[in-house]
Amino acid sequence: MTETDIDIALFSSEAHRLFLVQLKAKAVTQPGNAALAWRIAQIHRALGEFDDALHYYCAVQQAEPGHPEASYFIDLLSGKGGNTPLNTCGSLAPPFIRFENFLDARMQEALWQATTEQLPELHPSVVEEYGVVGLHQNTRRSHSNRAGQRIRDIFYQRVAELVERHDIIGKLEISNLDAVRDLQISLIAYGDGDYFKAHRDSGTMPNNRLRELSFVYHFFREPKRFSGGALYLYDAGQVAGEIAQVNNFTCLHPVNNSITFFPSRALHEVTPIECASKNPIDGRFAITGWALRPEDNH
Ligand SMILES: O=C(O)CCC(=O)C(=O)O
Ligand SMILES: [Fe+2]
Repeated sequence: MTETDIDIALFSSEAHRLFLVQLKAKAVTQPGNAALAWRIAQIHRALGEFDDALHYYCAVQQAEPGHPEASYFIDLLSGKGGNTPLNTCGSLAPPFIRFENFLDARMQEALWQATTEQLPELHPSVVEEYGVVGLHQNTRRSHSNRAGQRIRDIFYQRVAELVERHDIIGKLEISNLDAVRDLQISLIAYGDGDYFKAHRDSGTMPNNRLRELSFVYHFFREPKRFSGGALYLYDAGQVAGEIAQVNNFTCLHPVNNSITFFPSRALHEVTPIECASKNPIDGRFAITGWALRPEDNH
């Protein structure tokens, strides 16, 4: 492998590791090399290692003060969303904002009760593919349903308040939305072998065409009894003003009781889950929600 193969290799974490060793060995002898630090930072971001990624994005900024994308990623990975505006920094990595410890202990308990009660009502998840909503299990495998009233009661107000308090719509640069008014919410259970391949939450169907802001709340029993299930947020490339191939992504490992917001149009994926236990309650759970823009706003 050579360094120039990096874009191809980015999709395998083993290749990521190999490159990291090589690049870091080189970086020791070239501490002021911004391009090198940039590559290392990008790989750490794709491995979900945000502290390491931040360290190297800061090195980029030090070597090249005013580097717009480095500032963007420093804001992004330190939890501030994209304080550096996307449209001026030129990055096509989708912004996101994650909060840990979203629900207090009492609410988490209430959520587990509501989830356990709703488990028998979950069915194999459907998804839109080329304008057809159905069971497309090459794309999506999990069990899900619209969240019942008890789950809605736990999330609706808390999410709306959080979005307002932290100006999440502004930070994610969602222009067609001013507040959370209309929220679709669903419950998803991922067991062994489940996944959700790259997709966007907004589309052309009646149920998804108005989606602007997505959130995912991750929860699972501790100690964690599964592996995998990372949420990848893909960067988009651009060629002549058109969206082009992706070449990197931000990896968000699932954190129990965390909530992550991102624009619904962002391409994202849930990597396969491995879970030895056959008990569905031992898997990876998500509450996902979508804030809809008003009907007349395009
Ligand atoms: O489970 C997740 O982390 C994300 C789920 C998702 O992307 C969706 O339901 O659209
Ligand atoms: Fe999604």
